[in-house]
Amino acid sequence: MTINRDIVITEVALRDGSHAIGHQYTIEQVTAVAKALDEANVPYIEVAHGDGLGGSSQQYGVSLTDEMELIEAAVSVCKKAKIAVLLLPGIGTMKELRQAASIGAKMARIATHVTEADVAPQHINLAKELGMETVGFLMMSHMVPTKKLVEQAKLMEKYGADTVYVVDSAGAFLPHEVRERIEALRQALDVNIGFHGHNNLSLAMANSLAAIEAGATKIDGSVRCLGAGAGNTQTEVLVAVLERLGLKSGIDLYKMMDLAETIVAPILKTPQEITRNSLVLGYAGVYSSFLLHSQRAAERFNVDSRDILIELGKRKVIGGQEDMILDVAAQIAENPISVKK
Ligand SMILES: CC[C@H](O)CC(=O)C(=O)O
Ligand SMILES: [Mn+2]
Repeated sequence: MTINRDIVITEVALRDGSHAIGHQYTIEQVTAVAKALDEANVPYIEVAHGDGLGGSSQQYGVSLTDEMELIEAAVSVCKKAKIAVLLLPGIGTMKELRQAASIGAKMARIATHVTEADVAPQHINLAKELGMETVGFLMMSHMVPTKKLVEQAKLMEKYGADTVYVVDSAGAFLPHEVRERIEALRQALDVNIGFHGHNNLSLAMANSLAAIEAGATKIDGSVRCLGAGAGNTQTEVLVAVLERLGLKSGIDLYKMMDLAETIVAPILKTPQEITRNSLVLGYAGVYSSFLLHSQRAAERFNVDSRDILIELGKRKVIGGQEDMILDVAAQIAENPISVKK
């Protein structure tokens, strides 16, 4: 039976949430979460290393469990939900994409920095050849004006993406900024528009609603906010809010609440909240996945992690430049004055 949905939610806790737990997911955890999400009628569940396929490394964090085993585990327990994977060209390769498709992944989300859509066409093509649904995922969208974002989104559409996402990787957008961008994309593109938010400024829900009002039909959520930084738009809350708005997500609210409480909450060492560090991510416009790396660097060099984040924001550091976190921490330790506000 096909479920009627006005808004299609992709649940990202088993991928974005991997950042929050240092990429330590076990097969048992992924199996339990994916099975419960499937039973709650969640349509898409993303599973991979936090930095996408192939992310397990010293630079990004070594996974406890091979992501292909996690994907297989999720596929094996999902009767209706489709498993999505994220791939950042250069971190993940064609080989991993083929492997993920061969074990049952049905959606490929090809993620690039917002100005670098032109590295995506080969991966989008391959995903299509493999029969996967395709998403162009424009990370750190807050870093460019709307005109540039539209230009890059049009490239993703031209390469064959079925959906183009505005990705607020830093949780830095304000609702009116999201509205302006989604409206512009809606006017310029024929494909679906999606939004992926982070809650560092406590605006993930408001931004998701602004995106929906402006025409987005695909929204990412993470159950119990299990995502990088302060996490993403909280899925079970989004389901409730959509119901109040008279919009169908097709997801069973009680089952979503129950799995959040009984299966996902115990995975978290501490509840996801807006700490001073995650707040600074949003304030300074820094990648949410930099949170734990910066905290570790701050401890190692005995400096304030907020100073590291503010400096990274000033330098407009982007994904793939995680090594800069240590450089900045070392510079602050050596010469605090050089990087002060
Ligand atoms: C490093 C990949 C990143 O976590 C993708 C994503 O979810 C985002 O940019 O917000
Ligand atoms: Mn994210």
